[in-house]
Amino acid sequence: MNSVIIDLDAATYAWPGQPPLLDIKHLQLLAGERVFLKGPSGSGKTTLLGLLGGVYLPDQGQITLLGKNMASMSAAERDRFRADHTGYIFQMFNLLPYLSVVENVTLPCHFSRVRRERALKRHDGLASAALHLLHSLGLSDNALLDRSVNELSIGQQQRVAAARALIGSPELVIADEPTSALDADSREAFLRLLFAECSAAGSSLLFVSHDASLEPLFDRALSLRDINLAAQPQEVC
Ligand SMILES: Nc1ncnc2c1ncn2[C@@H]1O[C@H](COP(=O)(O)OP(=O)(O)OP(=O)(O)O)[C@@H](O)[C@H]1O
Repeated sequence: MNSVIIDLDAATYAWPGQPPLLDIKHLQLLAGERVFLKGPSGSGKTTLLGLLGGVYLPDQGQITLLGKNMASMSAAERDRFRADHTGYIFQMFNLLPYLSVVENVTLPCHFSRVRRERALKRHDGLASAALHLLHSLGLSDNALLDRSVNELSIGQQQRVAAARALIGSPELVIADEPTSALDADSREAFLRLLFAECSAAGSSLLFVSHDASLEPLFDRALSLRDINLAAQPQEVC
């Protein structure tokens, strides 16, 4: 049986001074699963990703990541746990312009000993681990690698962001609409590379997107509107 990566049990969340945003009875993500999370704009997808990754704590209920109750850890312990076990791909990528491509990719290994050691188990150095991932994700032009990330196209930046999320094989990769700036063919091509690298790293993938055409590529889809008892009926896609 697959082990459970995320287990959410009767969790609720409201931003301060706002009405309840999330009220979810049950949600699980299993090891190796690739799950598509969809929902209207403003329905709380990014907030849910923050809860599942331990950035925020639920007001009620419990969220367990890799068997650890997020509420049992201090904020600093949660930060460390997140750095060790989760990789993020953000919508705007959040790459650091003053670092090279390779330095951006190796960044998580400077915050997490666990990920540094895992990367070094398979490669001679962190730069070689980064290059391997970049090549596998389709960024094979070595001339690009010394450039500032600002000089890369959106599609190239996306690959750098994916390599950064995957380095050191975190158990969970969370992607928040990382394909929205790409055309349909590029989105699907990127997803296929991302899936292959998640499989190679043994990472589960939780992927948020508005693009319903991507849904069939995943093992399973979750509709936030269907699982969230606090969903507002007037939300629009
Ligand atoms: N840091 C915050 N402080 C206060 N309210 C917030 C914060 N972040 C999000 N919200 C509110 O929570 C609600 C849900 O936002 P969230 O970003 O989670 O939705 P989403 O489904 O990811 O939206 P989108 O698809 O447009 O990115 C919105 O009403 C938003 O204003």
